[in-house]
Amino acid sequence: MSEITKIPIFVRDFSFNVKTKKGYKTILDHINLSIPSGSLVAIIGASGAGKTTLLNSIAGRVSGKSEGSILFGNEPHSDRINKILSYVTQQDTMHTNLTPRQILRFVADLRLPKTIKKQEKNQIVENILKSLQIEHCADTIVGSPESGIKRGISGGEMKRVNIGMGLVTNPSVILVDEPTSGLDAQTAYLCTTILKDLTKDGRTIISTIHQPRQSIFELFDYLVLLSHGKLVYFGPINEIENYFSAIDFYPPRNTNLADWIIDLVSLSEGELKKEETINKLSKSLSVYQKDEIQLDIIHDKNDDKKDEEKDEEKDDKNEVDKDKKDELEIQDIPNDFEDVDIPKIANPNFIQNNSNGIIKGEVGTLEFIKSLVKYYNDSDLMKKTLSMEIPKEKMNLHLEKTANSIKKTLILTKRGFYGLRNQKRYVIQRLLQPAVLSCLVGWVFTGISNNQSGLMDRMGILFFIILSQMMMTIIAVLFVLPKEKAVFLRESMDSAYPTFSFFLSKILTELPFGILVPTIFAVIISPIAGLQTEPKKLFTLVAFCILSSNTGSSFGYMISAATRLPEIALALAPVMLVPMIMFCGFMIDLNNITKALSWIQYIDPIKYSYLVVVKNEFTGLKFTCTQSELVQGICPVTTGEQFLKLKDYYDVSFWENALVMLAFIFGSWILSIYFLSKARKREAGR
Ligand SMILES: Nc1ncnc2c1ncn2[C@@H]1O[C@H](COP(=O)(O)OP(=O)(O)OP(=O)(O)O)[C@@H](O)[C@H]1O
Repeated sequence: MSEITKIPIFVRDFSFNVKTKKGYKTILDHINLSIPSGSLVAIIGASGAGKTTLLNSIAGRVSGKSEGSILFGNEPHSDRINKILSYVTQQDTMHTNLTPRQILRFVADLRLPKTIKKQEKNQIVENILKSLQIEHCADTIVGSPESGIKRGISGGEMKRVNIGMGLVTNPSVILVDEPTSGLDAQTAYLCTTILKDLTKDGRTIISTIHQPRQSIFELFDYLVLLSHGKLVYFGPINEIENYFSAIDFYPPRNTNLADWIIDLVSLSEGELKKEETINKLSKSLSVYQKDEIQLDIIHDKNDDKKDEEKDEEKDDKNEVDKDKKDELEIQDIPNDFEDVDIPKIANPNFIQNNSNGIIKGEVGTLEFIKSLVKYYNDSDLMKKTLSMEIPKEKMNLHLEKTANSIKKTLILTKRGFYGLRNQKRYVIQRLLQPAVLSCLVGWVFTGISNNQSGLMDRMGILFFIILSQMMMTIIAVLFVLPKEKAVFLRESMDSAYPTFSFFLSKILTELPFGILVPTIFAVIISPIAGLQTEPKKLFTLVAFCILSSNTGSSFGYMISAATRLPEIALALAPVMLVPMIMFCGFMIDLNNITKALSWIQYIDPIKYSYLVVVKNEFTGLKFTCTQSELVQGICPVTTGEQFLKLKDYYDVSFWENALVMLAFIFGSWILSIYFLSKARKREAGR
């Protein structure tokens, strides 16, 4: 493997805004960081401070309005940078039906340069397993009880596999979102030690972290402390105490330093309530929105720089605001505005001497936080940050080509089959399902008669056969694809493979089911129910069952790809299926459908399969009548052909309908790829 390229990261005057109904909201406000290569950096702050947004901004995974710059060495984020950067998400998104060793080996096959030999790739994986201390569970299936896969490895081990997936490419920069969330203290410490070790050969690692223990906090080199999107501190961890003691804040003995500073820069409950009420007030009094009353003081951008000028202006403005507030009282002022209670600070952690008068306001108030931000902006730490020189020369990133798209499709297909091999029970269930269902249904229809009532019975069973093929696969896909889609989105953020490789591999992995399930169903049900079983008839029935089954799975893919939530996908499936059932020709005669809705039958795949299997079954059959079925002494239908002509199905063509079914399948594949690409772009924030 090539050596690590040491990459420092520079964030310069970076602001990030998102569009909301009320206009742009500032999430990050003029952030400046200079992170030397080989450092482990913690981003901390209260909930909503902007930690994840900052991490995502560095990863180039945000969509919104940004100003300023984020540089890796001297380059902004690009596909080239993405190849040496790894993002470890908070969710442990991986194939839970594989073992850690299999997961890492497939990542290696997909993402490592094609010049690296198989043996060397395996060795890289073994080294990662060893360094992450997960060798003991390397061959245990990860597991996911909620997906019906028996629980395998523990949460902490899963977290390490997640980190390991990000390490395979030997990245120079690793961004980690909450690596310790949900872990016990010991495992959290172990995970952070692993990250610390990874910085030793020059990697730069930036991690958001939630309430770290003191021992974990001390492992970090630098701290980024955020409060309401503003930078309150960026500097070495070991200078924090000195920094705050200079403004008369001392952490009490035996206090967790991280908790203490987060509390220090958080708004008190009263302030939060005030903010909430002010928002309510401004909303209900839209009459003043045009006047741009500065009620939203949190996101007032310019205050820090122009504090002095503002003091004068403030008096004037207060007058204006007072007038306006007086007017507001005539309007519908929320009752609770006057009840807002801003508690006095009674937290013994923040006994505020403040003798030098630098910091204004009481802890927990906006004034206090603004004052801290201003103090930091004027500090030596900030000067040091800004003085760190951005390298002039372009970095040599040792980028080598990975396997081509076809090879990647095959690797992904192989991964799919490994997953199935690890889930034997699931495979057996899927193959048993058509066998059991066909026996049961066949049994209900056993001994279908050849008299006039047998005509409708035959129509009924043929309708059920086609419908069940579509439904079985739609449902199977809707359960499986969302989980795989999550892995796809994660891997595509890492540019691991193109969208069509993923999709094609899914089709190939599902194909054996798409052939076996309908074949088992048709072959078992035909003799039991008394349908025609000559080879040609059976072949036609099997062929259209296969086409229906694959149309079902293609629709399932399309719905899953187009929707963000599996629940929505599951709710959409019946919405699609019901019109298909209605207009296929079984429920209502196709000639009797009202004109305005008649067009639906032409986009109904069930119809195209159903008509062919009806023609296939009825051709060559002779029908009789019981005494009660005779009409004026005549038996109305005596041959299958007569019935087909009566129904207008006689001219139905096997090949034409097969081609239409194939068009449905390919059409939904194309749409699925389109929707997946869109989801991928959305995820990338582009
Ligand atoms: N796309 C968006 N639209 C509107 N508001 C957003 C958007 N993204 C983030 N925010 C808001 O920006 C703020 C910062 O969000 P972010 O997720 O970065 O916070 P965080 O510090 O990571 O919080 P937590 O610790 O709770 O995960 C929050 O108030 C959040 O609601």
